[in-house]
Amino acid sequence: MRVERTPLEGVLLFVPTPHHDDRGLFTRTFDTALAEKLGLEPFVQDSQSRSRRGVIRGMHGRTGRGEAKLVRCARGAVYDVVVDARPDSPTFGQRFSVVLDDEKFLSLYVPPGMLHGFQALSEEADVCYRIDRPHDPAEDVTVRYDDPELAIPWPLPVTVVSERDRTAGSWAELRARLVGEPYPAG
Ligand SMILES: Cc1cn([C@H]2C[C@H](O)[C@@H](COP(=O)(O)OP(=O)(O)O[C@H]3O[C@@H](C)C(=O)[C@@H](O)[C@H]3O)O2)c(=O)[nH]c1=O
Repeated sequence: MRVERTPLEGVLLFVPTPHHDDRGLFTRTFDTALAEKLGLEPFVQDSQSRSRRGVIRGMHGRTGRGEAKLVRCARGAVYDVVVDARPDSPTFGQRFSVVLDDEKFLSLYVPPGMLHGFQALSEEADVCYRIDRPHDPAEDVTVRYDDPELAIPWPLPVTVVSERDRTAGSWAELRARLVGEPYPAG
């Protein structure tokens, strides 16, 4: 498995080598030794969600120390997006997107302090992700998936989003809070 950097500091892509034969395929999906070598905190929770085509989940973050995530698509395909919400980062406010699917089996490492979301591109898509702190809904942060400033180019028409995501605040609002400025400005 090799590791590729992305334009966002600390956001990494793990690229495995799937082996195909008459039975189907085999792929490695995680390598603890490699994660340790990169200095990643150990993961403590492994989760899976299933989404129908067009569904968007996001954009989700976490207050305080935040949480690191390792995201992959075990079935189907998703358009996956991260936004840098670390005020001290040179790429603060920028986004990176990548298709995760069940052919290349890329895993995206998302460090603490980012917003994360995805749209299901296949009829159904199973997303599996590890996090390095147990889930705590009291620390949920949500920003609109259709925020005008973020302007994420979701590939498909949006079918279903959760109540939480539909009623989320704007990136401008969260950004003001992160950098300690009043919102609305002035
Ligand atoms: C995320 C999570 C949810 N839940 C519960 C809460 C709720 O009843 C149900 C669905 O939760 P949500 O609507 O928050 O699920 P979802 O919208 O899929 O949330 C996920 O979105 C993607 C984009 C991420 O990056 C994840 O970190 C996570 O925020 O599952 C847990 O019990 N443990 C968990 O770790």
